[in-house]
Amino acid sequence: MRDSPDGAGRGGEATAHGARAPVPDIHQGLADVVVDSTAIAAIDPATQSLTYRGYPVEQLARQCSFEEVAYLLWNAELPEPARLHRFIEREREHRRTDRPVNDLMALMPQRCPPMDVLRTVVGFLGSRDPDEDAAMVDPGGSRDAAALQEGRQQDEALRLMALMPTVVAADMRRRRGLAPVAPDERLGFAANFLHMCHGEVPDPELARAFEASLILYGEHSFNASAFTARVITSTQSDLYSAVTGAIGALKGPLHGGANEASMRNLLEIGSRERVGDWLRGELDSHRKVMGFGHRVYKNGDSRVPTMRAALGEIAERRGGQELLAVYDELERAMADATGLKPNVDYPVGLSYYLLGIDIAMFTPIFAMARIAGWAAHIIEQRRSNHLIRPLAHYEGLARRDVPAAS
Ligand SMILES: CC(=O)SCCNC(=O)CCNC(=O)[C@H](O)C(C)(C)COP(=O)(O)OP(=O)(O)OC[C@H]1O[C@@H](n2cnc3c(N)ncnc32)[C@H](O)[C@@H]1OP(=O)(O)O
Ligand SMILES: O=C([O-])CC(=O)C(=O)O
Repeated sequence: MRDSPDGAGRGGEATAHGARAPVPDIHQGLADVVVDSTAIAAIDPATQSLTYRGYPVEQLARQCSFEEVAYLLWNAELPEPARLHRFIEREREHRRTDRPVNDLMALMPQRCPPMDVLRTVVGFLGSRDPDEDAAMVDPGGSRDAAALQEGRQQDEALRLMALMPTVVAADMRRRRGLAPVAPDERLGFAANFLHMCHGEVPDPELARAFEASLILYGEHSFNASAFTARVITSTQSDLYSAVTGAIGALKGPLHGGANEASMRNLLEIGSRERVGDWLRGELDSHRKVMGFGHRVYKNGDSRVPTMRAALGEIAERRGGQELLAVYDELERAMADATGLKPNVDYPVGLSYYLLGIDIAMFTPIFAMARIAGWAAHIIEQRRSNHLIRPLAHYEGLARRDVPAAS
């Protein structure tokens, strides 16, 4: 059945006469609703598979750099060496923040969530980007204009992708009372981020494990933040507005914020022996255990095996065996008690913790990886745009008249 137009038509008329409108099929949370097509990523929950532009994500995580995957998401093909070289060069050129951005960050209170800093900086960058207005111009059906616009959007996205790690790392150091570390143009996207966090070139194996997390975080079809970006883009708004909104959507603990919450849980539990009592307490209080469950995967998240292997490597090098035992026990106890499996945020949380990253920075790191997917969605939405505007079933008060003034 079609939804009734909100507050009008069948629904409005019925309520106006005091009777309740018949309730149409309502898809709260848009669960199981297919709202559009996409050629970016495919999720198959039955086989626990996730592909980006046809390539299995576990192969991309093993064989590619994050930069190659971002290029793939935006261009539908893996780059040839010369194109990759140029892409990497441009990414490295745009990593440095300038004085106004540094000043803006210094104005943000230390106790505000780092996602708020990132969201504010991205919004600010939008107001200064020379291509922003151009990107908003409707190409009006001309192929050349559309191609030009798409090129500009990719440039904007690349500049944002280059800057976000610098902002996140500087914000982490600021909260620790440390000066920022300048980006190192000799290092790739992942290794440079760890370098900017800790002030030293990372162990290549650890940098590789971290890079795998960025690739796994890069894109996930019509998730809440990508959909937010698409809704904003559908009004012909600009890329920065779409990304700012997407950061806001990602921040919540039911989405990206779960990586931080799940790490806090592991620390609160503290030891393997306490897992059972802790979990009973959570479930008896009807609290959700962050890092478990998923809207699409009901049988396990396709990214978890790859990320669990990366976590194992990190724990081996960084000595996290006790926390890893708590991690494994909680996973086992959750499966026993609820049947729920971990989602990607669960192994990522502990991985980042063992890499010496502050918990409050976990979701901003998710954002600096997901910019790759968001930009792909923004470009795809623009290519065949329809204003996104669903309907609602009105269930408020019946029509009535404003009392006459006394
Ligand atoms: C990268 C990502 O964004 S992955 C997702 C990250 N988010 C989290 O880890 C947050 C914790 N998980 C959740 O809240 C959910 O599993 C979601 C929001 C991710 C998906 O949930 P949905 O498909 O909408 O299912 P919903 O939230 O309705 O849950 C269905 C049932 O399972 C229960 N449930 C789902 N997840 C959990 C959980 N993590 N802990 C405990 N119970 C849970 C719900 O309480 C509900 O039980 P009920 O039917 O008795 O009320
Ligand atoms: O797809 C979702 O709903 C959430 C998710 O796993 C992601 O965005 O990576």
